[in-house]
Amino acid sequence: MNEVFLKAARGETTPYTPVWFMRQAGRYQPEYRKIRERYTLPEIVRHPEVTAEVTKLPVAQLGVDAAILFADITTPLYGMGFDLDIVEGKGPVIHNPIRTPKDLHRLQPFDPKAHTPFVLEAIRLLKEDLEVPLIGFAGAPFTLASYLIEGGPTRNFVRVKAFMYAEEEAWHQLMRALTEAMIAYLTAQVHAGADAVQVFDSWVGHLTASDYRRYVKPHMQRLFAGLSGLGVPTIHFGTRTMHLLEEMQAAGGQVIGVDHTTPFDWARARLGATPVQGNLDPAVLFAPWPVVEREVLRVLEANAGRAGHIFNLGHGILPGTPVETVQRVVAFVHERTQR
Ligand SMILES: Cc1c2[nH]c(c1CCC(=O)O)Cc1[nH]c(c(CCC(=O)O)c1C)Cc1[nH]c(c(CCC(=O)O)c1C)Cc1[nH]c(c(C)c1CCC(=O)O)C2
Repeated sequence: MNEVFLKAARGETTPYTPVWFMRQAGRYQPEYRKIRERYTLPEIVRHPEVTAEVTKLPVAQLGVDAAILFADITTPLYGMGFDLDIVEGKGPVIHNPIRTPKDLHRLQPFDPKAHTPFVLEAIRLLKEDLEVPLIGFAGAPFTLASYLIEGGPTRNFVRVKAFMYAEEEAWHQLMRALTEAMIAYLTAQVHAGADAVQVFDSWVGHLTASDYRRYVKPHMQRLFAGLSGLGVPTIHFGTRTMHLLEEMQAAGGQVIGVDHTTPFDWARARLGATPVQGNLDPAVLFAPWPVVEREVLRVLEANAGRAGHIFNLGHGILPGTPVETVQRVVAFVHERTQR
């Protein structure tokens, strides 16, 4: 197996900087769109052989140094008592959201083997022939809670924050339940063969640092403590987290994911020896090649040759991104970072 990604995640020196992309399997690929004509996203996830095929698409097409299991952060929520759909161009919509503390009675304990056997089977299938490490993943409790309380995507996070402030005890109860569920889910993924795991706290950057410390951080500490015995690298990712980066680092994760709104050299200076992942703006992939090259070099120069850099975008690949540009970025990073 190509170990470059795992070495960088452990902060070790690598022959070149490894690359993978969040949402590297998705609608920007004609091959994925073709599969999506036959299956919805939850249907893909429920068919391990289709999941394996979709997960492998970008590895063959782009030459990336890691695969990420194809699933969604909402995948475990069905088993926890929620009725939801993923609406194209919008995101997850929960038909029975949590609006009052009484709604917490609906929360079912999550059992990975009973509720997501297809995910574990897909990992086992992938491990048979994948030549790069496989990243498992889960949503972080705050990001999951934001969907469960808002009922879907939101711009201002008013409902989730109102619940958090007004119903602090119920909030912590919900966060504890989600934390334990995600520990069980990620543990099962690693036991099935995942070589690393990423925790997506995509929307946590909408909180102030003091709210993060009070309402989220203890749960993230518990989450990463619960993963610490697994022996695989853990990646802790969020967007718009410049003000939270050190709090997130203290909460846990061997690697900190940095989005494109945080200057990479600043993140490097703040985080010390902790390995980092990021942080090209996904929109740059729509630019003419000389601009893409300039921006990729900017990230590499901000890293200044230090070990423990995993090249990625600041957030997921957007639909409509030219596949050819993504391929060129992988080759360019590999070539420019040879040592
Ligand atoms: C917030 C979040 C979600 N899902 C996820 C997050 C955290 C990462 C992030 O911050 O982007 C995580 C996720 N979702 C998906 C993956 C697959 C692995 C990969 O990165 O390649 C991963 C890691 C598949 C997917 N999940 C989804 C798609 C869209 C494509 C489709 O409908 O086929 C994919 C490839 C649907 C989804 N699911 C979600 C959203 C916002 C959307 C997009 C809705 C849209 O724009 O149509 C919730």
